[in-house]
Amino acid sequence: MSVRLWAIILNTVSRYADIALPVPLDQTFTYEVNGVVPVVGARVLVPFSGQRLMGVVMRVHNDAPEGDFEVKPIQQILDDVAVLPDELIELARWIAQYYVAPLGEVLRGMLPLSAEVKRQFLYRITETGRKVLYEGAAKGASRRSKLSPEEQNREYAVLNYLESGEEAKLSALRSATSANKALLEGMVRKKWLVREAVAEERDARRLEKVAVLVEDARLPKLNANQTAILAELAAVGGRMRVRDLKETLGRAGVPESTLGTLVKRELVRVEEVAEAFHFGGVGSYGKKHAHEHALNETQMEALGTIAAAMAKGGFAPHLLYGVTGSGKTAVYFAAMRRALDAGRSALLMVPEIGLTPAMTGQLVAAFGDEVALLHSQLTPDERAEQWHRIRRGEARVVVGTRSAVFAPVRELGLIIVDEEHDGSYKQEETPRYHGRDVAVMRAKLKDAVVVLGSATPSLESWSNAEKGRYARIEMRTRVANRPLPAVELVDMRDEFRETGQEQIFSRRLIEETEATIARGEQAIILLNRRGYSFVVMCRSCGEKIECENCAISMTYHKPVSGNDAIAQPGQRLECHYCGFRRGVPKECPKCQSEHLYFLGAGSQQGEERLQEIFPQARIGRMDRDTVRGRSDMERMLARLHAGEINLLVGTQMIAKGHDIHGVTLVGVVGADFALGLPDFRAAERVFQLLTQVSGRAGRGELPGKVLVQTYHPDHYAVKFAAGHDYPGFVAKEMQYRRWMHYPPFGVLANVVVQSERLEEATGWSAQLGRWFSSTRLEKVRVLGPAAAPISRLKRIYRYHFVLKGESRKALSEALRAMLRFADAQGIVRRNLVVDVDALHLM
Ligand SMILES: Nc1ncnc2c1ncn2[C@@H]1O[C@H](COP(=O)(O)OP(=O)(O)OP(=O)(O)O)[C@@H](O)[C@H]1O
Ligand SMILES: [Zn+2]
Repeated sequence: MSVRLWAIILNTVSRYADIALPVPLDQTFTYEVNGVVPVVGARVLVPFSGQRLMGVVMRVHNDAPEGDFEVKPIQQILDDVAVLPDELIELARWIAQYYVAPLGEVLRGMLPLSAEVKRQFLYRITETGRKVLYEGAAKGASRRSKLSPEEQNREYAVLNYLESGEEAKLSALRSATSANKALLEGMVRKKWLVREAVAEERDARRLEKVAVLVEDARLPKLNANQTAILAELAAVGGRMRVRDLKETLGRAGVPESTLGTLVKRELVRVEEVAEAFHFGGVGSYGKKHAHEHALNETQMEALGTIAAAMAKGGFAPHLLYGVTGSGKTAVYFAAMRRALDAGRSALLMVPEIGLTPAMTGQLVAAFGDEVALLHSQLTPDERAEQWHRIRRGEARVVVGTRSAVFAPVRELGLIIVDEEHDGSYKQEETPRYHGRDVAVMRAKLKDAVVVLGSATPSLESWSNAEKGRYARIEMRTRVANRPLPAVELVDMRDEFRETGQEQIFSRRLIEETEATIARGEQAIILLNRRGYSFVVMCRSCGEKIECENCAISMTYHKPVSGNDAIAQPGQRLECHYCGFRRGVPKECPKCQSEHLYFLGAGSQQGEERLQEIFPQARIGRMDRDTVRGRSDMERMLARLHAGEINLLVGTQMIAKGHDIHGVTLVGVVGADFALGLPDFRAAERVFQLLTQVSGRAGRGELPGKVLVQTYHPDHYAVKFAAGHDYPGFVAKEMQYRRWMHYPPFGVLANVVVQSERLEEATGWSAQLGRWFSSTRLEKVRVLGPAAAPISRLKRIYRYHFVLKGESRKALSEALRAMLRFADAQGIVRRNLVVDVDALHLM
């Protein structure tokens, strides 16, 4: 008998399937097979506490579940082949284990296919509902009801419509009875109706419209709106998604119909492209692309090491430590090309695609339609489409942010993690995985080569290299013998003594900026807080105005005058954690004094001051208020590359991998503020930020200079950054970590106990605290409970524990034991956040 037939027979006898569901419970759930046996790795729909959920089949078997409960049948099988390859299921199991996360929640993050399953609500009448209908018909509208007679009539219309007992869709009810969702939900609460959520599969493929500037078109007379569109398109290299373009136009007040006019006049054409795939314009600006340079000796050596590992085969992790401007990108591209030539695929991970559009442009130029992009700005449809292209093997170069590590790449040969130190690789919700570490694990499961690249490697990766777990590749010089910029520290305590004034910008920085602009060069200034002032304080009682939902100072945003291309709301206080906004009070909410004052300069204030000091400068600002998406970023970078902006102020966004050759001066304002935060990674973060932002200077023909304004000129993070001395910094920082048993010495987890009710948060954390102190945990030290540094966030009170383990195994076991105890005590799992390898203890 053939193997296949056997498989069919064996399958037909399987009566049960274990399904991983996206719920915060550390287990799979057993369902009865309903006719066809699903394959492991397929998606199914199953009933789960009144809803239909999509889950992934983990096992099919014949072991009747123990215990006294009804095993429900699977409702629908969505795939007849495994939607996730074995390799990814194995990776999911590892993540669930390592990060102490529910498997179903891990799998949900791996499957970007929600677009294919549309949720629908179905309503059905209940017995109670029928009774109400008949009684109501006899008595008429009730005066005791809180609802108006019209609303009551609408309710009867709904009951009437559903009387036959058949289910009806929300949309059908809405058009038949003009009931809205709120009314129907009210009826569900009264138990007149039941609601069921169902999922329907649909086709994810979709075309997207892209506006393309028609080249060589003769320009007739244009009105201002038409010119605005053409300028917008030209600024981003001639192509833009119609969707993005419309959004930008909307903000600038240009009517959408103008685009139609331009199409009619054959100045713009609209193309349909199969997916989010129309870059290519950005990134060149007359410079050579990374892949067009002949590699220099250092780059060749780095490539040689990676290529040799690929040729040899097998798992081979590398740390590529290359200073800013050493030409790492060209090495990545060359290595990816080698992988393709060997018939394998390559995955390139980047922190945030929107922030480095140049990278995407260069990739498309180098690899054409072999590239697939995965990032957070894709719509669900686009993401699903990219996912399928990768799965079918049509796209062998995959570029994406954190979750791209789950791309169903075939024949994976190489993974590159660019800026491996970047905090955005850590997911700050369940499953709280670190994309870089998962990348290493994925390479291991697949016998692939992985390269972690950075000018400021994380201490974890550096330590792995020191221990010989990762091979280290170094690129210690910039390309073309360009020097690293000279860094000068400006002691702001002296500045205050000498000038008697608290100023945002020191005299040195003003002087150098002026000279830079006068020479026709460009300057960028980092002011790492957005908004105008980040503290509003009362002079009489000392109270700071805090967010209503969070224990966080509110930031003052000034209204924007003039017709800024990006319309901004008016004067307000805003919480940067939960987004809560309020007007600016006239008096202190606590003591009613009128003497409120505004402290701490953000980027908005920085820009205003620079405008006063340098009225002639062409100033641009880059922060979350002015750059919301990729197209904003592209436009801003295009203006920088073209020299249209010669003075840029912004938050850490300006420090991210940009390669703008005209920038010769970098100023840093207030970045050492973060040294005072209660976080063991504070020094590392400040060092990284200073080094990365300094690295933006002097990347072209002319050498660069950096001025760092600081109140901590003697702090080692500041001093080593000024000396471009990464090894020196690491040596010192490692000492501190060793003393304090912080990573990379031992392993760490942060456990947050949270609740909207203060007494629950305190009660539960006390309960867990008692359990920790009465339980002998091997090789794990527990700190806490303590109020979390941010003690209230989005209306939720937060207490926390920090667990430091001598080994991974000891830490995992302690966490699991704690969760079992919490479960037995009735502490709901959602109220406990377990963050393994936490980046923040805030
Ligand atoms: N062999 C080469 N000769 C000359 N220029 C080169 C060479 N290789 C790369 N470049 C150019 O050097 C510049 C810096 O390269 P790249 O952006 O890759 O640096 P990087 O190492 O990624 O730096 P960072 O860490 O700051 O992002 C780019 O403009 C790139 O085009
Ligand atoms: Zn808030």
